[in-house]
Amino acid sequence: MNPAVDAPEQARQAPNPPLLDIRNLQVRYRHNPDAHAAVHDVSFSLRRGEILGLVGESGSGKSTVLNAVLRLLPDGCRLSADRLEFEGIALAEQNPEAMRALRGRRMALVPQRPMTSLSPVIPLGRQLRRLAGPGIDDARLAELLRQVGLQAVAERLDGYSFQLSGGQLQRVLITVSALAAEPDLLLADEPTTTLDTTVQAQVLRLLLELRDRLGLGIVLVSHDLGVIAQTCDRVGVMHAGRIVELASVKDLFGDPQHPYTRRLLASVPERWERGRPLLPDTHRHRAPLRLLPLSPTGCAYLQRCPHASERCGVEAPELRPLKDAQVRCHHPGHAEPATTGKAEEQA
Ligand SMILES: Nc1ncnc2c1ncn2[C@@H]1O[C@H](COP(=O)(O)OP(=O)(O)OP(=O)(O)O)[C@@H](O)[C@H]1O
Repeated sequence: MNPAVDAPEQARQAPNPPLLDIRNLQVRYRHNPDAHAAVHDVSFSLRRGEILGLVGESGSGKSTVLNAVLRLLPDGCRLSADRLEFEGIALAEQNPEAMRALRGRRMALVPQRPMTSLSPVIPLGRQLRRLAGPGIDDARLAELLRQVGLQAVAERLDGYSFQLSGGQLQRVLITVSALAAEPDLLLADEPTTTLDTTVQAQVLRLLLELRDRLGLGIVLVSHDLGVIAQTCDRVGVMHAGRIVELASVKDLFGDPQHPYTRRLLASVPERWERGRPLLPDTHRHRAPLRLLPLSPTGCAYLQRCPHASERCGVEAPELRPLKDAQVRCHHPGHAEPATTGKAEEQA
């Protein structure tokens, strides 16, 4: 059976599948197979026209999820999933040729560092034509760039990438990936990290405009809760390779349920009050938690959690529905500990 031939057939057989459907995704890097999986039991789906944010601290597995979808994980990496489907196409079953055909055409990646994505010695137009695919010449490229307000770049396609600012280059890459190739799914990995706030806003506006115009589904990875709040419909909060909370932007920011989500929100500088610790639960609650039985089968957030119980030490919580969200916690919805917290009272 040739998966490259069978992919469209699989898609036809699945009636109105979500654009992206992921169930129980696990990824383990080769260099350390006995350690915790880099991604563990990640499940979410994405509809057309929807923007899903993935947020979490460095190393929580956000980029690994995107690379698993694109099948761009390094050799020897172990990937398994109960389901890893793009429009009903089982991605894990596609051969490299079929994946190459999907990437860049139907699924596009917006890179974190636009400057390193293009060569500084090859004219911009030539590189963008290659990225955009067959049938796109300089005139069409210039037209697309003008459509999103990048007139100056449209007139300089014979120039070089280093002649553009980081923000211009990121908008050029997003425009060419989305408008020229017309993918169905855009995976954006920290697309605004290297940009200042004004330029960041331009890039986010462009993403929203393209979503509205083309009905793209977008997965947006970001450390920045402000970016997530301005752009996304739903958010998955990642910790230690797991999604610990999956909720609408409104619910997540208005009524966070997982202690880690609460900690993330509390660490946003705008919410920081003078005299209040930036990460309230990291140090304050360490002393009583040492009394808990530690077990590799327990909750991955145990050591840092102000609400951890004996159960959390022995039984890993599953992602379960709670109100309109899904939460991976035995004790969801606890209020943020007061400045004189449990740790101090018990110490
Ligand atoms: N190529 C690799 N080989 C081995 N381990 C890796 C590799 N890439 C990532 N990891 C490990 O996998 C885990 C998840 O990394 P990942 O880059 O997905 O996290 P992230 O949330 O995207 O982090 P960041 O926000 O810093 O990009 C980390 O422990 C990381 O060290």
